[in-house]
Amino acid sequence: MSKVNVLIFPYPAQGHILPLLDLTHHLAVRGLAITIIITPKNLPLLNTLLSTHPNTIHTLTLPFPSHPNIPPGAENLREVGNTGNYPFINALSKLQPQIIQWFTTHPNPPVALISDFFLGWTHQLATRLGIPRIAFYCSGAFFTTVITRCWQNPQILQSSQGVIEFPGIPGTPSFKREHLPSVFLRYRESDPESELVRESFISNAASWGVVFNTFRALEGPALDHIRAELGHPRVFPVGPLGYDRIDSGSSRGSEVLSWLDRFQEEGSVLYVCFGSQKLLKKEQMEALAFGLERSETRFVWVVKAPSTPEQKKEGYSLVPEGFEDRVSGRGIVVRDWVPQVAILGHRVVGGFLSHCGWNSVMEAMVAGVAILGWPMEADQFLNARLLVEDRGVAVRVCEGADSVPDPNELVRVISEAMSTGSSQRRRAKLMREEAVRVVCEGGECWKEVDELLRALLELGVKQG
Ligand SMILES: O=c1ccn([C@@H]2O[C@H](COP(=O)(O)OP(=O)(O)O[C@H]3O[C@H](CO)[C@@H](O)[C@H](O)[C@H]3O)[C@@H](O)[C@H]2O)c(=O)[nH]1
Repeated sequence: MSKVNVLIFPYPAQGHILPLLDLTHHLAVRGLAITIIITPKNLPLLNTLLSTHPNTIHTLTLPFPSHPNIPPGAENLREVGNTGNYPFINALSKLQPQIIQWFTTHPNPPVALISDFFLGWTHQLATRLGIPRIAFYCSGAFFTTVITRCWQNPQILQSSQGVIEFPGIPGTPSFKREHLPSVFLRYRESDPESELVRESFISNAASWGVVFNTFRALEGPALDHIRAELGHPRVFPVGPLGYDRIDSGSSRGSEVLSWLDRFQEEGSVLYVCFGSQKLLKKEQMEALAFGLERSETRFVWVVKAPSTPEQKKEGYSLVPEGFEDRVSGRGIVVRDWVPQVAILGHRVVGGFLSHCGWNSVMEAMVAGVAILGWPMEADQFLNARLLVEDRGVAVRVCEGADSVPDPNELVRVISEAMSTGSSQRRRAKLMREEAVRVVCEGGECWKEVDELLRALLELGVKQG
């Protein structure tokens, strides 16, 4: 008898692909056959996964559809930044005919489609294929409750005076207009590309099931709210994902780990990284360098290389001259992709200066490090509210993609948050205990993946 086959469709941005591949690995380990839809330039991201599961995971590699606002050759959001989301979502929706063609001629077609929540249009695709679609949320449940409300009622932007309230959502949160998810703020009524994006996000709620990279101890109320709103029990919080990532990163990364090995004092190093795609402007780099230097804390600072000539010209990612020499021995700047999960898990790392991207948040929770948050865009302001106000595991150091932190204030916050008795470090350690319980063998996230597997196998029996 053929194995039950499931189709997986990740959204081509690092922060989206990585956790969905983590989940794919967990499903493959449990014996599912899997086909991943991917475009050629993103294929190398699957190398480790494909070599780990050579007989169970296959790919459906399709050319990236051209789009007037996507530079030729760009296939990953990292190459264009978050403004590329609308063109990417629209361009990828053009893949439907090829997917249908592949599916209808497959000897053992998939019994379900698991796709990223940025690909909500795949709900209609799955309906045409006659299979259920499961939406994969690589962002948090609290964020999802807010963005769902935004898409259902985009008029909130017109009617509000700068601060927008969300009654009925646990905690009755309110946010400044500019702190709402940037993908929503870019919406323009009647613009065809915007309308496709809106319908796509709205379709997520109609999907057969939803999977979240989160866990109850962190987001119980938001998960309960979502379950009640959806009106069915197929809500699977399989997070925190990433703790056992099978791709350990580059060799330069292991140099960082060796550098960390030189220190003894537990929790004394601050790790600084703003996710996979965010670059800092010259003035922001200067303020941050000042803060790191004067706080006298140990640190690892990951600096992403500028991807366009304009960014280079404008001094993006430029580390101030002489800085590296002055901090030598207690801080390093790394200009490469690093194994973040391993770094956060190193015993000498105690703090994480982060943009509050959701994967970074999940990884920090498992590592038990305090977050020094600088939310910039997307879901990050909402994530920061959850972490700072609701959970107390983080402190804000700055807010906004264009803001320049006050250098002296930065020195104060870094020194305070990194001190041994800081409340953020204490609470982060408590959250770690919860997170570790969830991820250890037999813990809640194992049970949730098992539940998801059971649901998929049942679909296989029904359709088989
Ligand atoms: O050198 C690096 C840099 C990053 N990472 C990993 O890359 C991921 C980054 O993800 P995240 O922290 O979520 O940041 P972004 O890449 O910015 O993610 C985008 O996608 C996320 C999920 O939707 C959103 O929460 C963010 O706001 C959005 O910017 C994490 O797993 C990191 O461990 C590395 O392993 N090495």
